[in-house]
Amino acid sequence: MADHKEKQAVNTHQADDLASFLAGVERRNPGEPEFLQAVQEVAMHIIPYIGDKPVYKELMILERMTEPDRIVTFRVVWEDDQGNVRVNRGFRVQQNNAIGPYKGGIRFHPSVNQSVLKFLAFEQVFKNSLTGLPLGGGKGGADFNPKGKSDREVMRFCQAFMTELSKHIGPDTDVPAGDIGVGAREVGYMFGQYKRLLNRFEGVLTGKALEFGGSRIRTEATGYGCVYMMEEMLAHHGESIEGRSCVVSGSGNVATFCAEKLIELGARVLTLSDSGGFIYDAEGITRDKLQWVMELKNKRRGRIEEYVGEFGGEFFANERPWGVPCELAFPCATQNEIEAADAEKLIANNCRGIAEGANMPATPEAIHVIQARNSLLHAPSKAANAGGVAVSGLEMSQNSLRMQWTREEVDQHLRKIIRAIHDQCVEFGTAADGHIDYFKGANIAGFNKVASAMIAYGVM
Ligand SMILES: NC(=O)C1=CN([C@@H]2O[C@H](COP(=O)(O)OP(=O)(O)OC[C@H]3O[C@@H](n4cnc5c(N)ncnc54)[C@H](OP(=O)(O)O)[C@@H]3O)[C@@H](O)[C@H]2O)C=CC1
Ligand SMILES: O=C(O)CCC(=O)C(=O)O
Repeated sequence: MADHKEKQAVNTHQADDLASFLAGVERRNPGEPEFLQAVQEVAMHIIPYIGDKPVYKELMILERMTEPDRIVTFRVVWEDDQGNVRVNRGFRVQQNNAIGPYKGGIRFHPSVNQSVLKFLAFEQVFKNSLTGLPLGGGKGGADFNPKGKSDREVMRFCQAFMTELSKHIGPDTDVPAGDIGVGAREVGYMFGQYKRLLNRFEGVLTGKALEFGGSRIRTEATGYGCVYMMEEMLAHHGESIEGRSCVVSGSGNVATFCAEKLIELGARVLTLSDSGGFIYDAEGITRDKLQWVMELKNKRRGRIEEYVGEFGGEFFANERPWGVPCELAFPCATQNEIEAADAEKLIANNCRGIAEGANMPATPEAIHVIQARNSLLHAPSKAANAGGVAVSGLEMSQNSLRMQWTREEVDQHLRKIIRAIHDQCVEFGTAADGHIDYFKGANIAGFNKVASAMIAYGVM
Protein backbone atom coordinates (compact mmCIF):
# COMPACT_ATOMS: atom_id res chain seq x y z
CA MET A 1 0.00 0.00 0.00
CA ALA A 2 2.81 2.37 1.00
CA ASP A 3 4.62 1.35 -2.20
CA HIS A 4 1.57 2.17 -4.32
CA LYS A 5 1.20 5.60 -2.67
CA GLU A 6 4.89 6.34 -3.22
CA LYS A 7 4.59 5.42 -6.93
CA GLN A 8 1.49 7.59 -7.26
CA ALA A 9 3.35 10.53 -5.70
CA VAL A 10 6.24 10.07 -8.15
CA ASN A 11 3.82 9.95 -11.09
CA THR A 12 2.02 13.10 -9.94
CA HIS A 13 5.34 14.86 -9.48
CA GLN A 14 6.44 13.83 -12.99
CA ALA A 15 3.14 14.97 -14.51
CA ASP A 16 3.65 18.36 -12.81
CA ASP A 17 7.22 18.52 -14.15
CA LEU A 18 6.03 17.70 -17.67
CA ALA A 19 3.22 20.27 -17.57
CA SER A 20 5.48 23.03 -16.30
CA PHE A 21 8.20 22.14 -18.83
CA LEU A 22 5.71 22.25 -21.71
CA ALA A 23 4.20 25.49 -20.45
CA GLY A 24 7.69 27.01 -20.59
CA VAL A 25 8.27 25.77 -24.15
CA GLU A 26 4.88 27.14 -25.22
CA ARG A 27 5.62 30.51 -23.62
CA ARG A 28 8.92 30.81 -25.45
CA ASN A 29 7.54 29.61 -28.79
CA PRO A 30 4.09 31.15 -29.28
CA GLY A 31 2.14 30.24 -32.41
CA GLU A 32 4.32 27.19 -33.21
CA PRO A 33 1.95 24.21 -32.87
CA GLU A 34 4.01 21.69 -34.86
CA PHE A 35 7.13 22.43 -32.83
CA LEU A 36 5.22 22.11 -29.57
CA GLN A 37 3.71 18.81 -30.75
CA ALA A 38 7.15 17.37 -31.52
CA VAL A 39 8.58 18.51 -28.17
CA GLN A 40 5.62 17.11 -26.26
CA GLU A 41 6.00 13.72 -27.95
CA VAL A 42 9.60 13.54 -26.76
CA ALA A 43 9.25 15.19 -23.33
CA MET A 44 6.52 12.78 -22.19
CA HIS A 45 9.17 10.05 -22.20
CA ILE A 46 12.28 12.00 -21.29
CA ILE A 47 10.94 13.83 -18.20
CA PRO A 48 10.06 10.58 -16.37
CA TYR A 49 13.35 9.03 -17.58
CA ILE A 50 15.50 11.81 -16.12
CA GLY A 51 13.37 12.05 -12.95
CA ASP A 52 16.00 10.22 -10.88
CA LYS A 53 19.04 11.63 -12.71
CA PRO A 54 19.57 15.11 -11.20
CA VAL A 55 22.48 16.03 -13.48
CA TYR A 56 20.18 16.36 -16.50
CA LYS A 57 17.92 18.73 -14.59
CA GLU A 58 20.75 20.76 -13.05
CA LEU A 59 22.30 21.29 -16.46
CA MET A 60 18.88 22.00 -18.07
CA ILE A 61 19.68 19.51 -20.83
CA LEU A 62 16.15 19.14 -22.23
CA GLU A 63 15.52 22.89 -22.02
CA ARG A 64 18.74 23.46 -24.00
CA MET A 65 17.82 20.78 -26.54
CA THR A 66 14.51 22.51 -27.28
CA GLU A 67 16.23 25.82 -27.99
CA PRO A 68 17.85 25.83 -31.46
CA ASP A 69 21.53 26.82 -31.55
CA ARG A 70 20.47 29.39 -34.16
CA ILE A 71 17.90 30.07 -36.85
CA VAL A 72 18.86 31.90 -40.01
CA THR A 73 16.05 33.45 -42.06
CA PHE A 74 16.64 35.22 -45.31
CA ARG A 75 15.04 36.78 -48.37
CA VAL A 76 15.16 34.78 -51.58
CA VAL A 77 14.65 36.92 -54.69
CA TRP A 78 14.39 35.38 -58.16
CA GLU A 79 12.87 36.04 -61.55
CA ASP A 80 10.10 33.92 -63.11
CA ASP A 81 9.90 33.08 -66.82
CA GLN A 82 7.87 36.22 -67.52
CA GLY A 83 10.56 38.42 -65.98
CA ASN A 84 8.55 39.17 -62.83
CA VAL A 85 10.53 39.56 -59.62
CA ARG A 86 9.42 37.02 -56.98
CA VAL A 87 10.21 37.01 -53.26
CA ASN A 88 10.23 34.03 -50.88
CA ARG A 89 11.49 33.42 -47.37
CA GLY A 90 14.32 30.96 -46.73
CA PHE A 91 15.29 29.34 -43.40
CA ARG A 92 17.93 27.14 -41.85
CA VAL A 93 17.33 25.89 -38.32
CA GLN A 94 20.63 24.72 -36.79
CA GLN A 95 19.19 22.85 -33.83
CA ASN A 96 22.03 20.97 -32.13
CA ASN A 97 25.58 19.99 -33.12
CA ALA A 98 26.63 18.17 -29.94
CA ILE A 99 27.49 14.94 -31.77
CA GLY A 100 28.35 16.13 -35.28
CA PRO A 101 27.77 18.82 -37.91
CA TYR A 102 24.15 19.95 -38.34
CA LYS A 103 22.47 17.55 -40.77
CA GLY A 104 18.98 17.49 -42.23
CA GLY A 105 16.98 18.17 -45.33
CA ILE A 106 15.64 21.21 -47.12
CA ARG A 107 11.90 21.48 -47.80
CA PHE A 108 10.35 23.61 -50.55
CA HIS A 109 6.60 23.80 -49.97
CA PRO A 110 4.13 26.67 -49.53
CA SER A 111 3.33 25.45 -45.99
CA VAL A 112 6.93 25.94 -44.79
CA ASN A 113 7.25 28.24 -41.77
CA GLN A 114 9.41 28.47 -38.67
CA SER A 115 7.21 26.11 -36.62
CA VAL A 116 7.33 23.35 -39.23
CA LEU A 117 11.10 23.62 -39.67
CA LYS A 118 11.71 23.73 -35.92
CA PHE A 119 9.70 20.55 -35.40
CA LEU A 120 11.64 18.87 -38.19
CA ALA A 121 15.01 20.07 -36.85
CA PHE A 122 14.17 18.96 -33.30
CA GLU A 123 13.14 15.49 -34.51
CA GLN A 124 16.26 15.30 -36.64
CA VAL A 125 18.53 15.60 -33.58
CA PHE A 126 17.09 12.41 -32.05
CA LYS A 127 16.89 10.56 -35.35
CA ASN A 128 20.47 11.31 -36.28
CA SER A 129 21.64 10.23 -32.85
CA LEU A 130 19.81 6.90 -33.29
CA THR A 131 21.76 6.15 -36.48
CA GLY A 132 24.96 5.86 -34.42
CA LEU A 133 26.72 8.19 -36.88
CA PRO A 134 28.36 11.51 -35.92
CA LEU A 135 25.52 13.76 -37.12
CA GLY A 136 23.93 16.76 -35.39
CA GLY A 137 20.45 17.97 -36.34
CA GLY A 138 19.10 20.78 -38.51
CA LYS A 139 16.49 21.48 -41.16
CA GLY A 140 15.83 24.21 -43.67
CA GLY A 141 13.63 25.27 -46.52
CA ALA A 142 11.50 27.93 -48.08
CA ASP A 143 7.82 28.70 -48.71
CA PHE A 144 8.51 28.23 -52.42
CA ASN A 145 6.12 26.01 -54.37
CA PRO A 146 7.96 24.07 -57.10
CA LYS A 147 4.63 22.79 -58.52
CA GLY A 148 3.86 24.31 -61.89
CA LYS A 149 7.27 25.99 -62.15
CA SER A 150 9.53 25.39 -65.16
CA ASP A 151 12.97 23.79 -64.71
CA ARG A 152 14.56 27.20 -65.34
CA GLU A 153 12.43 28.83 -62.65
CA VAL A 154 13.36 26.10 -60.17
CA MET A 155 17.03 26.57 -61.14
CA ARG A 156 16.91 30.33 -60.57
CA PHE A 157 15.16 29.85 -57.24
CA CYS A 158 17.70 27.22 -56.07
CA GLN A 159 20.61 29.46 -57.08
CA ALA A 160 19.16 32.44 -55.20
CA PHE A 161 18.45 30.25 -52.15
CA MET A 162 22.00 28.84 -52.10
CA THR A 163 23.56 32.28 -52.57
CA GLU A 164 22.52 33.07 -48.99
CA LEU A 165 22.55 29.54 -47.51
CA SER A 166 26.18 29.02 -48.60
CA LYS A 167 27.27 31.54 -45.93
CA HIS A 168 26.00 29.26 -43.16
CA ILE A 169 26.89 25.71 -44.24
CA GLY A 170 30.00 23.62 -44.96
CA PRO A 171 31.07 19.96 -44.92
CA ASP A 172 32.10 20.17 -41.24
CA THR A 173 29.49 22.75 -40.20
CA ASP A 174 26.10 21.95 -41.68
CA VAL A 175 25.27 19.51 -44.48
CA PRO A 176 21.75 19.87 -45.95
CA ALA A 177 19.96 17.35 -48.19
CA GLY A 178 16.51 16.87 -49.79
CA ASP A 179 13.04 16.66 -48.28
CA ILE A 180 9.55 17.50 -49.64
CA GLY A 181 9.91 19.37 -52.93
CA VAL A 182 13.69 18.91 -53.01
CA GLY A 183 15.02 15.96 -55.00
CA ALA A 184 17.90 15.25 -57.37
CA ARG A 185 17.09 18.22 -59.64
CA GLU A 186 17.10 20.79 -56.82
CA VAL A 187 20.18 19.29 -55.09
CA GLY A 188 22.03 19.51 -58.42
CA TYR A 189 21.18 23.19 -58.89
CA MET A 190 22.12 24.03 -55.28
CA PHE A 191 25.40 22.08 -55.33
CA GLY A 192 26.36 23.74 -58.61
CA GLN A 193 25.74 27.19 -57.15
CA TYR A 194 27.71 26.42 -53.95
CA LYS A 195 30.65 25.21 -56.03
CA ARG A 196 30.51 28.34 -58.19
CA LEU A 197 30.35 30.70 -55.21
CA LEU A 198 33.05 29.09 -53.07
CA ASN A 199 35.20 27.49 -55.75
CA ARG A 200 35.25 24.36 -53.62
CA PHE A 201 34.18 20.85 -54.58
CA GLU A 202 33.27 19.30 -51.24
CA GLY A 203 30.59 17.22 -49.54
CA VAL A 204 28.38 20.12 -48.48
CA LEU A 205 25.12 18.52 -49.59
CA THR A 206 23.98 14.91 -49.68
CA GLY A 207 21.56 13.32 -52.10
CA LYS A 208 23.88 14.35 -54.94
CA ALA A 209 23.85 12.50 -58.26
CA LEU A 210 26.42 9.69 -58.57
CA GLU A 211 28.44 11.69 -61.12
CA PHE A 212 29.35 14.37 -58.60
CA GLY A 213 29.83 12.55 -55.33
CA GLY A 214 26.46 10.99 -54.51
CA SER A 215 26.08 7.67 -52.75
CA ARG A 216 24.46 4.62 -54.21
CA ILE A 217 21.12 3.83 -52.47
CA ARG A 218 20.71 7.38 -51.04
CA THR A 219 17.67 7.96 -53.27
CA GLU A 220 16.12 4.68 -52.15
CA ALA A 221 17.31 4.78 -48.53
CA THR A 222 14.40 6.39 -46.67
CA GLY A 223 11.76 4.17 -48.27
CA TYR A 224 13.89 1.01 -48.05
CA GLY A 225 14.84 1.78 -44.45
CA CYS A 226 11.21 2.18 -43.50
CA VAL A 227 10.44 -1.30 -44.83
CA TYR A 228 13.54 -2.73 -43.11
CA MET A 229 12.24 -1.29 -39.83
CA MET A 230 8.89 -3.00 -40.37
CA GLU A 231 10.76 -6.24 -41.16
CA GLU A 232 12.69 -5.93 -37.89
CA MET A 233 9.54 -5.34 -35.83
CA LEU A 234 7.76 -8.29 -37.46
CA ALA A 235 10.80 -10.58 -37.21
CA HIS A 236 11.05 -9.77 -33.50
CA HIS A 237 7.56 -11.25 -33.20
CA GLY A 238 8.29 -14.20 -35.50
CA GLU A 239 6.47 -12.75 -38.53
CA SER A 240 7.38 -11.45 -41.99
CA ILE A 241 6.26 -9.03 -44.69
CA GLU A 242 5.71 -11.56 -47.46
CA GLY A 243 2.13 -11.79 -48.70
CA ARG A 244 0.86 -8.93 -46.54
CA SER A 245 -1.47 -6.23 -47.85
CA CYS A 246 -0.03 -2.73 -47.52
CA VAL A 247 -1.37 0.78 -47.72
CA VAL A 248 1.16 3.49 -48.62
CA SER A 249 0.47 7.24 -48.69
CA GLY A 250 2.39 9.73 -50.82
CA SER A 251 3.92 9.15 -54.25
CA GLY A 252 7.20 10.99 -53.86
CA ASN A 253 10.67 9.80 -52.99
CA VAL A 254 9.88 8.00 -49.72
CA ALA A 255 6.57 6.47 -50.82
CA THR A 256 7.76 5.08 -54.15
CA PHE A 257 10.89 3.42 -52.76
CA CYS A 258 8.93 2.09 -49.80
CA ALA A 259 6.52 0.53 -52.30
CA GLU A 260 9.42 -0.79 -54.41
CA LYS A 261 10.96 -2.64 -51.46
CA LEU A 262 7.57 -3.99 -50.34
CA ILE A 263 6.92 -5.40 -53.82
CA GLU A 264 10.41 -6.93 -53.87
CA LEU A 265 9.68 -8.65 -50.54
CA GLY A 266 6.42 -10.13 -51.84
CA ALA A 267 3.93 -7.78 -50.21
CA ARG A 268 0.81 -6.44 -51.98
CA VAL A 269 0.81 -2.63 -52.28
CA LEU A 270 -2.74 -1.33 -52.71
CA THR A 271 -2.52 2.47 -52.62
CA LEU A 272 -0.46 5.57 -53.33
CA SER A 273 -1.55 9.20 -52.91
CA ASP A 274 -0.73 12.85 -53.37
CA SER A 275 -2.31 16.05 -52.12
CA GLY A 276 -5.19 15.51 -54.59
CA GLY A 277 -6.32 12.14 -53.17
CA PHE A 278 -5.40 8.43 -53.33
CA ILE A 279 -5.53 5.62 -55.87
CA TYR A 280 -6.62 2.11 -54.91
CA ASP A 281 -5.50 -0.82 -57.04
CA ALA A 282 -7.09 -4.00 -55.68
CA GLU A 283 -4.87 -6.13 -57.95
CA GLY A 284 -1.77 -4.62 -56.40
CA ILE A 285 0.75 -2.13 -57.74
CA THR A 286 3.40 -4.04 -59.67
CA ARG A 287 7.02 -3.11 -60.37
CA ASP A 288 6.07 -1.90 -63.88
CA LYS A 289 3.19 0.20 -62.64
CA LEU A 290 5.46 1.72 -60.01
CA GLN A 291 8.07 2.55 -62.62
CA TRP A 292 5.35 4.43 -64.51
CA VAL A 293 4.45 6.36 -61.31
CA MET A 294 8.11 7.34 -60.79
CA GLU A 295 8.28 8.64 -64.34
CA LEU A 296 4.95 10.49 -63.83
CA LYS A 297 6.15 12.14 -60.63
CA ASN A 298 9.85 12.77 -61.31
CA LYS A 299 9.78 13.66 -65.03
CA ARG A 300 6.29 14.67 -66.14
CA ARG A 301 5.46 16.01 -62.66
CA GLY A 302 1.84 14.87 -63.03
CA ARG A 303 -0.92 13.92 -60.58
CA ILE A 304 -1.50 10.45 -59.07
CA GLU A 305 -5.09 10.31 -60.36
CA GLU A 306 -3.62 9.76 -63.86
CA TYR A 307 -2.75 6.22 -62.67
CA VAL A 308 -6.39 5.16 -63.00
CA GLY A 309 -6.52 6.25 -66.66
CA GLU A 310 -3.44 4.12 -67.33
CA PHE A 311 -4.03 1.01 -65.18
CA GLY A 312 -7.61 1.09 -63.85
CA GLY A 313 -8.44 0.94 -60.14
CA GLU A 314 -10.18 3.76 -58.32
CA PHE A 315 -9.27 7.34 -57.46
CA PHE A 316 -10.64 8.92 -54.26
CA ALA A 317 -10.35 12.70 -54.54
CA ASN A 318 -9.29 14.64 -51.42
CA GLU A 319 -9.19 11.48 -49.29
CA ARG A 320 -6.47 9.60 -47.45
CA PRO A 321 -6.05 5.85 -47.82
CA TRP A 322 -6.36 4.75 -44.17
CA GLY A 323 -9.86 3.28 -44.58
CA VAL A 324 -8.59 0.67 -47.08
CA PRO A 325 -8.30 -2.66 -45.22
CA CYS A 326 -4.63 -3.55 -44.82
CA GLU A 327 -2.22 -5.48 -42.60
CA LEU A 328 0.58 -2.92 -42.79
CA ALA A 329 0.43 0.87 -43.18
CA PHE A 330 3.19 3.20 -44.35
CA PRO A 331 2.41 6.93 -44.05
CA CYS A 332 4.98 8.48 -46.40
CA ALA A 333 3.52 11.88 -47.37
CA THR A 334 3.57 14.55 -44.65
CA GLN A 335 2.98 15.50 -41.00
CA ASN A 336 -0.36 14.86 -39.24
CA GLU A 337 -1.77 12.81 -42.11
CA ILE A 338 -3.17 10.18 -39.70
CA GLU A 339 -5.80 11.60 -37.38
CA ALA A 340 -7.65 9.80 -34.58
CA ALA A 341 -10.51 8.74 -36.89
CA ASP A 342 -7.98 7.30 -39.37
CA ALA A 343 -6.30 5.37 -36.56
CA GLU A 344 -9.69 3.96 -35.54
CA LYS A 345 -10.19 2.73 -39.12
CA LEU A 346 -6.79 1.03 -39.20
CA ILE A 347 -7.56 -0.71 -35.92
CA ALA A 348 -11.08 -1.72 -37.01
CA ASN A 349 -9.47 -3.37 -40.05
CA ASN A 350 -6.99 -5.28 -37.84
CA CYS A 351 -3.89 -3.52 -39.08
CA ARG A 352 -0.81 -5.21 -37.58
CA GLY A 353 1.91 -2.61 -38.11
CA ILE A 354 2.61 1.03 -38.94
CA ALA A 355 6.06 2.28 -39.95
CA GLU A 356 6.28 6.06 -40.35
CA GLY A 357 8.11 7.09 -43.52
CA ALA A 358 6.98 10.72 -43.23
CA ASN A 359 8.05 12.90 -40.31
CA MET A 360 5.47 13.00 -37.48
CA PRO A 361 2.63 11.68 -39.67
CA ALA A 362 0.32 10.84 -36.74
CA THR A 363 -1.38 13.41 -34.53
CA PRO A 364 -1.04 12.97 -30.73
CA GLU A 365 -4.69 11.84 -30.63
CA ALA A 366 -4.00 9.20 -33.31
CA ILE A 367 -0.94 7.95 -31.41
CA HIS A 368 -3.08 7.68 -28.30
CA VAL A 369 -5.67 5.58 -30.15
CA ILE A 370 -2.97 3.34 -31.65
CA GLN A 371 -1.08 2.85 -28.39
CA ALA A 372 -4.26 1.77 -26.63
CA ARG A 373 -4.15 -1.26 -28.97
CA ASN A 374 -1.11 -3.17 -27.67
CA SER A 375 -1.07 -5.61 -30.58
CA LEU A 376 -0.32 -2.91 -33.18
CA LEU A 377 3.41 -2.46 -33.87
CA HIS A 378 4.11 1.24 -34.42
CA ALA A 379 7.55 2.60 -35.38
CA PRO A 380 7.93 6.38 -35.00
CA SER A 381 9.42 8.42 -37.81
CA LYS A 382 12.66 9.12 -35.99
CA ALA A 383 13.35 5.38 -36.09
CA ALA A 384 11.50 4.25 -39.22
CA ASN A 385 12.71 6.93 -41.64
CA ALA A 386 16.27 7.25 -40.31
CA GLY A 387 17.58 5.24 -43.27
CA GLY A 388 17.66 8.39 -45.42
CA VAL A 389 19.87 10.43 -43.17
CA ALA A 390 21.94 7.34 -42.34
CA VAL A 391 22.90 6.89 -45.99
CA SER A 392 23.48 10.65 -46.15
CA GLY A 393 26.00 10.06 -43.35
CA LEU A 394 27.55 7.31 -45.47
CA GLU A 395 27.66 9.72 -48.43
CA MET A 396 29.64 12.14 -46.24
CA SER A 397 32.06 9.33 -45.32
CA GLN A 398 32.53 8.41 -48.98
CA ASN A 399 33.10 12.08 -49.89
CA SER A 400 35.78 12.38 -47.19
CA LEU A 401 37.45 9.22 -48.44
CA ARG A 402 37.05 10.33 -52.09
CA MET A 403 35.47 6.93 -52.76
CA GLN A 404 32.16 5.45 -53.84
CA TRP A 405 30.95 2.16 -52.39
CA THR A 406 28.90 -0.47 -54.23
CA ARG A 407 25.12 -0.85 -53.87
CA GLU A 408 25.64 -4.00 -51.82
CA GLU A 409 28.05 -2.30 -49.42
CA VAL A 410 25.73 0.65 -48.79
CA ASP A 411 22.65 -1.56 -48.47
CA GLN A 412 24.45 -3.76 -45.93
CA HIS A 413 25.35 -0.71 -43.84
CA LEU A 414 21.76 0.53 -44.09
CA ARG A 415 20.32 -2.79 -42.91
CA LYS A 416 22.78 -2.93 -40.00
CA ILE A 417 21.96 0.62 -38.94
CA ILE A 418 18.20 -0.02 -38.99
CA ARG A 419 18.68 -3.26 -37.05
CA ALA A 420 20.68 -1.36 -34.42
CA ILE A 421 17.94 1.29 -34.21
CA HIS A 422 15.36 -1.43 -33.70
CA ASP A 423 17.50 -2.98 -30.94
CA GLN A 424 17.83 0.39 -29.18
CA CYS A 425 14.04 0.83 -29.29
CA VAL A 426 13.62 -2.60 -27.73
CA GLU A 427 16.26 -1.91 -25.08
CA PHE A 428 14.74 1.37 -23.90
CA GLY A 429 11.09 0.80 -24.79
CA THR A 430 10.27 -2.62 -23.30
CA ALA A 431 7.89 -2.55 -20.34
CA ALA A 432 7.75 -5.08 -17.50
CA ASP A 433 4.93 -6.96 -19.29
CA GLY A 434 7.08 -7.32 -22.43
CA HIS A 435 5.19 -4.72 -24.52
CA ILE A 436 7.53 -2.59 -26.65
CA ASP A 437 6.77 1.12 -26.89
CA TYR A 438 8.88 2.02 -29.93
CA PHE A 439 8.19 5.75 -29.40
CA LYS A 440 9.55 5.68 -25.86
CA GLY A 441 12.53 3.53 -26.85
CA ALA A 442 13.51 5.79 -29.76
CA ASN A 443 13.17 8.96 -27.70
CA ILE A 444 15.28 7.74 -24.80
CA ALA A 445 17.97 6.12 -26.95
CA GLY A 446 18.21 9.22 -29.18
CA PHE A 447 18.36 11.50 -26.15
CA ASN A 448 21.09 9.60 -24.27
CA LYS A 449 23.93 10.13 -26.72
CA VAL A 450 23.25 13.83 -27.33
CA ALA A 451 22.75 14.50 -23.61
CA SER A 452 26.03 12.77 -22.69
CA ALA A 453 27.93 14.90 -25.21
CA MET A 454 26.30 18.08 -23.91
CA ILE A 455 27.23 17.17 -20.33
CA ALA A 456 30.83 16.57 -21.42
CA TYR A 457 31.03 20.06 -22.94
CA GLY A 458 29.93 21.79 -19.74
CA VAL A 459 27.57 24.73 -19.56
CA MET A 460 27.28 26.53 -22.88
N1 LIG B 1 13.42 12.44 -48.78
C1 LIG B 1 13.96 11.90 -47.70
O1 LIG B 1 15.05 11.32 -47.74
C2 LIG B 1 13.25 11.94 -46.40
C3 LIG B 1 11.94 12.37 -46.28
N2 LIG B 1 11.29 12.27 -45.09
C4 LIG B 1 9.90 12.68 -44.95
O2 LIG B 1 9.08 11.89 -45.82
C5 LIG B 1 7.93 12.65 -46.22
C6 LIG B 1 7.86 12.67 -47.75
O3 LIG B 1 9.03 13.27 -48.25
P1 LIG B 1 9.54 13.01 -49.76
O4 LIG B 1 8.99 11.75 -50.27
O5 LIG B 1 11.00 13.24 -49.74
O6 LIG B 1 8.88 14.25 -50.51
P2 LIG B 1 8.39 14.35 -52.01
O7 LIG B 1 8.29 15.78 -52.29
O8 LIG B 1 9.20 13.49 -52.89
O9 LIG B 1 6.92 13.70 -51.94
C7 LIG B 1 5.97 14.19 -51.06
C8 LIG B 1 4.68 13.43 -51.29
O10 LIG B 1 3.78 13.75 -50.22
C9 LIG B 1 2.63 14.42 -50.77
N3 LIG B 1 2.27 15.54 -49.90
C10 LIG B 1 3.05 16.58 -49.53
N4 LIG B 1 2.37 17.42 -48.76
C11 LIG B 1 1.13 16.91 -48.65
C12 LIG B 1 -0.04 17.32 -47.97
N5 LIG B 1 -0.07 18.43 -47.25
N6 LIG B 1 -1.14 16.52 -48.07
C13 LIG B 1 -1.11 15.39 -48.80
N7 LIG B 1 -0.03 14.95 -49.48
C14 LIG B 1 1.07 15.70 -49.39
C15 LIG B 1 3.07 14.96 -52.12
O11 LIG B 1 1.95 15.19 -52.93
P3 LIG B 1 1.91 16.50 -53.88
O12 LIG B 1 2.94 16.23 -54.92
O13 LIG B 1 0.54 16.58 -54.35
O14 LIG B 1 2.31 17.66 -52.98
C16 LIG B 1 3.99 13.83 -52.57
O15 LIG B 1 3.26 12.74 -53.04
C17 LIG B 1 8.08 14.02 -45.55
O16 LIG B 1 7.44 13.98 -44.30
C18 LIG B 1 9.59 14.12 -45.32
O17 LIG B 1 9.92 15.01 -44.28
C19 LIG B 1 11.91 11.75 -43.99
C20 LIG B 1 13.19 11.32 -44.04
C21 LIG B 1 13.99 11.47 -45.22
O1 LIG C 1 19.55 13.09 -45.54
C1 LIG C 1 19.48 14.04 -44.81
O2 LIG C 1 20.41 14.71 -44.41
C2 LIG C 1 18.15 14.53 -44.31
C3 LIG C 1 17.01 13.60 -44.34
C4 LIG C 1 15.86 14.29 -43.70
O3 LIG C 1 15.58 15.44 -43.96
C5 LIG C 1 15.08 13.61 -42.68
O4 LIG C 1 15.56 12.61 -42.15
O5 LIG C 1 13.98 14.08 -42.35
